Amino acid sequence: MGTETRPSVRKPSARSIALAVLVESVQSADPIDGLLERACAPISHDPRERALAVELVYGVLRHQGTIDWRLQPVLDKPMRKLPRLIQMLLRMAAHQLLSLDRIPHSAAVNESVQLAKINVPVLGRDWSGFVNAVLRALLRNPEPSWPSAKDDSIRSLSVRYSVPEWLTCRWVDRLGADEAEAACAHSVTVPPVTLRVNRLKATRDDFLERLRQSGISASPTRVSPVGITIEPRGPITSLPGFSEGCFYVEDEAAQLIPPLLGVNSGEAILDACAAPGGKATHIAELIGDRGTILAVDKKGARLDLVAANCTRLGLRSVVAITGDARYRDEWQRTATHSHDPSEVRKTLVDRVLVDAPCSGLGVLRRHPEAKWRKDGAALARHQKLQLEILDALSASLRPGGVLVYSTCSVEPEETHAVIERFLNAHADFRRESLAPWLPNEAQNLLTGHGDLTTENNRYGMDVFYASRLRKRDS
Ligand SMILES: C[S@@+](CC[C@H](N)C(=O)[O-])C[C@H]1O[C@@H](n2cnc3c(N)ncnc32)[C@H](O)[C@@H]1O
Repeated sequence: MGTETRPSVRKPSARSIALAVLVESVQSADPIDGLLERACAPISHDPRERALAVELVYGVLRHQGTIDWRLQPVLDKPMRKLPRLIQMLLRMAAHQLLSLDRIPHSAAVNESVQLAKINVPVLGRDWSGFVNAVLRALLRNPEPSWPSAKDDSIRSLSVRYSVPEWLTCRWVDRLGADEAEAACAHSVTVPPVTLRVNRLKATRDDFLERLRQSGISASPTRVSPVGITIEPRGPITSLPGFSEGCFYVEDEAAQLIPPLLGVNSGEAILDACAAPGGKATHIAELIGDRGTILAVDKKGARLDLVAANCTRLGLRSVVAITGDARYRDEWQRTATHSHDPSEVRKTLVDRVLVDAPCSGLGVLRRHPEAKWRKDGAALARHQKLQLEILDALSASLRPGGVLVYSTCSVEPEETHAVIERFLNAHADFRRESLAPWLPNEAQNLLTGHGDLTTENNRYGMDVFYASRLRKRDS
């Protein structure tokens, strides 16, 4: 495989930017939305070009497994033996040829050949003839028949829905063939754009009306009482009410988590894994911005987003603190040095939210890059970190206080097993049913233990898990 790092981007176009982002997505651990946002800056003035770059990046990452299966018969060597830039260039071209009807085939092929030529200095040789030949063969070859579900159900699901085989296998074992297929299908859908209305600024009904009057198609979410699903026609920042802080972009499932804490005005609440601040800002809204939310996150750069979101939403109760949640002394010291000491020095808090770092396997439709970066071994590593965070924070909660644990994954290792292991080691905690804290429409999402799981939900939400624990009084 080639060791080239960056494709040449002489004149930024949607395709050259998408190619650069796709190559970077393999080398970087950063989420794809951030990589795209930065890379699209030179074309931000051109919404159509920007939309094409976004479509190409997400389209390739969502469907890479299927695309590779289509390309392999017209390659003379395994895809992985090609330079990374050529792999991504072929995938991007194939996505246009196979899935994007509005792009003429000639444009998709010619632009790809041009990109190969532009990148001769990076690649060390001219691949344009090869790219041209492969794409023309792809167009000529009839569509192969899908792998048979009867002969090999894992391979069949894996190819059809572009889910790595280790994950397909796990889902078939855990859920059975039908539900596994639903989970695979969910992971390649284009997610809805959902807003959470900042109810300190507007009611949902009023904001819905405002969106509709601006010509935006908008409807209330079915489960979350504060959500609106929209069909945006441009960047989110151009929506009415953005700079006034009337809303935060957040999936409906995530909107269900902060209310599970049962917060009250005036309380001290620790949000241990807070960046970019979706749940911290929601908690601030729920307490009427009266109280203190200690928003801790290990990544300082991501924590800047918490501060920026609070400023836009007009919230003052959130104190952003850089630190590792596992080391209380360390983040409390940092907080005491740089923030309001009287609040932060309080040793015990009333509520703790651990929205834990996890595999993210429930949000692959939003972060399709994750499925190509992870493997099954990651789950054990996540579990270790999740338990260490819970262990450390259990001491920060006052007797009688509430801890909510949530993940955007429902894999047993990082959900049920974490809670069971934590409860086994902490006799001073007990699990409480989430039933009283969920809207009627979500009651069917409760597990036998009273936890929340939105796996294969019928509302089109992301896949989340949550559990509520109470620390015994003294
Ligand atoms: C699921 S995300 C949190 C999303 C956030 N709660 C929200 O609603 O916007 C998990 C976060 O945990 C942070 N993280 C990972 N390890 C951590 C640790 N040891 N201590 C504190 N934060 C950590 C990551 O930087 C990431 O921002």
